[in-house]
Order: sequence, then C-alpha cells, then structure tokens
Amino acid sequence: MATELIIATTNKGKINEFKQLLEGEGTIVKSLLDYQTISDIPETGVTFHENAAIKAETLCRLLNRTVIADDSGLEIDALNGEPGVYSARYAGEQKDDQANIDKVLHELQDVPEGQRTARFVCVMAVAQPDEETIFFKGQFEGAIATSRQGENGFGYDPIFYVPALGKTAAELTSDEKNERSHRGKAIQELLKYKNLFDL
Ligand SMILES: O=c1nc[nH]c2c1ncn2[C@H]1C[C@H](O)[C@@H](COP(=O)(O)OP(=O)(O)OP(=O)(O)O)O1
Ligand SMILES: [Mg+2]
Repeated sequence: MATELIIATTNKGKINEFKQLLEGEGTIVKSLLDYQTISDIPETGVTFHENAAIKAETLCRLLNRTVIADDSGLEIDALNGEPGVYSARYAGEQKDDQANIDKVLHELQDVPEGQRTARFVCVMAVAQPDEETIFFKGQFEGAIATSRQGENGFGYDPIFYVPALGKTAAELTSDEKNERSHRGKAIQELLKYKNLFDL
C-alpha cells in the first residue's frame, strides 16, 4: 500500500508544490481538501511556529495519524517584516491574493529599488500521535517588484523578484521554484531528518 502523507492545508498552490516535492513511487499526498468534513482550523498564533503547530496538531488529533503543516508568509524589510504571519489575510479575511498584492505594491510605492528586499519564510510542523511536534524552516530571499510578472505559482509569486535568476517567482518553472524556495528548503531539511516512510 502507498504511504499517505497528510498535509493540513487547504491552499491549492501549496498542495501542488507538496505533490511535486514529495509524491513518487509509493507516496501520495493528501490535504484538508480530501477531508471535507473537517472545518477550517483557526490560525490564532502570532508566529509561524505557533500556527504550523496548531494546524498539524489539530488534524493529527482528529485523525490519530502523522500530519505535516506549513505556515508561511512574506517578510518585507521596509515594512518591518510585515505582512509576515498575517500574509494570507493582509488585505482582509477573504484571503484574496490579488488584493494582498495590490496592498503590498501600494505600501511600497515610494520605496526605491535597493530597499525592497524581502523573503518568504516557511515553517513546517510534523505532528505525530504521542510525540513532540518537530519543526523545519526554510527561507527564500528576494525583493518586491514594482508590478506583476508571470503566471506560475500562487500567492505573492508575481511580485516576488528573484535577483539570481532575474525573474519573479511566477516566471519560474515549478522545478526552479522548488529547488530554491522556502517550502522546498524546509522539505529538504525534513527529509534529511526523517524518511518519508517513517511518517
Ligand atoms: O511560495 C509562495 N508563493 C507565494 N506566496 C506564498 C508562498 N508561500 C506562502 N505564500 C503566501 C500565501 C499566503 O498569503 C501566505 C501563507 O499563509 P498560510 O496561512 O501559511 O497559508 P494559507 O492560509 O493560504 O493556507 P493553509 O493555512 O490552509 O495552509 O503566504
Ligand atoms: Mg492559513
């Protein structure tokens, strides 16, 4: 039987990346979209670690199975690290990617090119029944562009400029993004520490 990895997320962009990063011979990825009867898990924490733990531990308890969660966001230096943990709801509770991007571009309208540095942060929590939750982290350094470029990815990708490649994250192929992204790096750390079949 295939190993099922359960990710406590409803974000389709994340789910696609988890599938590209982890699925293969004998391993399939499931998400909250496969457990429609489970209601939304409120993210009441004030740090990525707290929210990742809340999501992973809540679903772990409900299913009595190992669960992975990803809490991530965009830290913009000129905004003192905002929107950070609040990235998904930056422009309101409706979690609208386009409205969030518009708000970032507006906030940064007078910030010159050299001062638009930012990073994506991902904290991944692995919750297992009767064990301490463990955490893995990844960061992806870049800068905020002045307009949208590219169609790939999700969330803030169209305005996240990757200097080394001269493209936004939304102009990268999924392999190019996964090799260097916050989520890709957190998964690499997880896999250094744990075999997928132990999850
Ligand atoms: O690679 C990324 N490329 C672009 N944007 C990204 C990325 N990674 C995180 N982000 C943004 C999306 C969202 O605005 C926030 C995550 O918020 P976060 O609460 O972790 O996820 P979510 O609410 O969309 O789904 P869920 O909590 O069900 O996993 O950061
Ligand atoms: Mg969320």
